[in-house]
Amino acid sequence: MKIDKSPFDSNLLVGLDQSELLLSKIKKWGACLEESNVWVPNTIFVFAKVKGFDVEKLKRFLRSNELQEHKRSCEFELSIILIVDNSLPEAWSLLELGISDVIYFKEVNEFVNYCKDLKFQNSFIKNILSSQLVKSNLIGCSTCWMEFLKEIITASISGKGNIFLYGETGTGKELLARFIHTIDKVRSKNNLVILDCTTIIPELSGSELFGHEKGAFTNASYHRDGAFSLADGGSLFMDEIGELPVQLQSEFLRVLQEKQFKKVGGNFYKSSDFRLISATNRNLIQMIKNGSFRSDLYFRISDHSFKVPALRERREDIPGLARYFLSKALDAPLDETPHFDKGVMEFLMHRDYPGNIRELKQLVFRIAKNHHHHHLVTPGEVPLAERAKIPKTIRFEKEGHLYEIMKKNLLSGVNLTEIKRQTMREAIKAALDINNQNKHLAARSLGITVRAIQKFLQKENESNEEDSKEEGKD
Ligand SMILES: Nc1ncnc2c1ncn2[C@@H]1O[C@H](COP(=O)(O)OP(=O)(O)OP(=O)(O)O)[C@@H](O)[C@H]1O
Repeated sequence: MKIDKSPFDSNLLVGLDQSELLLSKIKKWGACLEESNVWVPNTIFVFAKVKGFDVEKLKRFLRSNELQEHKRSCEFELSIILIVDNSLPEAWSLLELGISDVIYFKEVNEFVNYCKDLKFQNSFIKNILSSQLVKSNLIGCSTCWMEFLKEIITASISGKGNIFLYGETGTGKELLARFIHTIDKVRSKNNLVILDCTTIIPELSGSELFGHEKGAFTNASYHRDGAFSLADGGSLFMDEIGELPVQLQSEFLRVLQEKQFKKVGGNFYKSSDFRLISATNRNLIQMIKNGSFRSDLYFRISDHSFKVPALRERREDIPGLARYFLSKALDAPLDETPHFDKGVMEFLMHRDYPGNIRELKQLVFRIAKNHHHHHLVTPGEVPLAERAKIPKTIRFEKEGHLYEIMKKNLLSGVNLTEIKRQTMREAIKAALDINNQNKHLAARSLGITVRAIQKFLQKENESNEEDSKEEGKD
């Protein structure tokens, strides 16, 4: 088996006996990543026969400096999957050492087919991610969003199982439901039926869900197909599924289980085969606990369950999203859309968005209304009512960052007086830096007097001098 060439493009299959050669290759790949023509695998399959399997050798390989160094620097993504021909008791301990998975194959052919599927799946996912469909509709390039999309695509293209999306309001659940339907090769040929569960009234909505026969009730002068019928062969998106009235939950569960239902006033069962995509911003687990949502229905609807990230978890995507919405608001092509001035972008980046992407969209649309044909969107164009929302509390890149710093300091014996002094010093330094060392402007942004700054700096200098005298004595 050769090491340079892979039969499966991005994957590499090597025998465990080649691990030393592999280590030197890993080093080489790490060193020449800049060269675009160098082939680098993203998954390495290590092949071993269970009989005579040398666990120690594999452990040595996993603990080797080259591999550890590679993992630390994370220059390229690499997962190592162990392929064995039978069940292996050490599998769990190998996972702890960094193997991504252990897969059993009785025959080589089985493995070859697996790789072909994987290759097909990987290239399919890559194609979708770089497609116009994603680039022009599902904006975002943060790692968090890309990983999330990959998982969504994997579940969608499998064609099997119902998909459940949960997350805060305005995170893009409906947009994702449409996307899931579109990339589902089989179902996209048929309808996507959208049902908003907040509008369902148990006594009146039977016909909307199940349809009705002519004459089923007083005003039923013609027969009507309901959502379950219309979605046959396609997808049914039930938005806000947490709002589905309890009375209808058991009937709906039966439809999902048996793929059959009766129209209102009908005598025969009609079959319907659809993929259910449902979404909610409510906590269904809590609703199950308090009896307002059936747990058996929950398990039926969530073969694949995804938490859609909130905008605050993917702040890096704000610039891209904001420019995208601006292009929509101004009805201009993206490359001709004005950029945001640095100050406006800072404002957009640091603001809170309880309504997530919807709120950002609405804000950008309001800014666009004030925009006057200039190549930059300027701070004066941000509506007055919005400016007040600039947060006055300290912001840290990572939540809990300040807490961690405090904990570390307190554990090493630093008390509150010292913490206050150091915080004050850093704040004054920062205020002077951003105001070109102008003490008056620095004092204004700190909300203290110039005298207070001078006093503090003087005190600092004195204590520094004392410290250096002490050091001199030592
Ligand atoms: N990644 C994205 N790229 C571009 N637009 C997006 C993205 N995500 C959401 N949007 C836009 O944000 C708005 C809100 O999205 P959507 O209605 O899908 O959210 P939701 O999670 O279903 O909200 P709710 O829970 O309130 O029903 C829509 O106008 C949608 O087009």
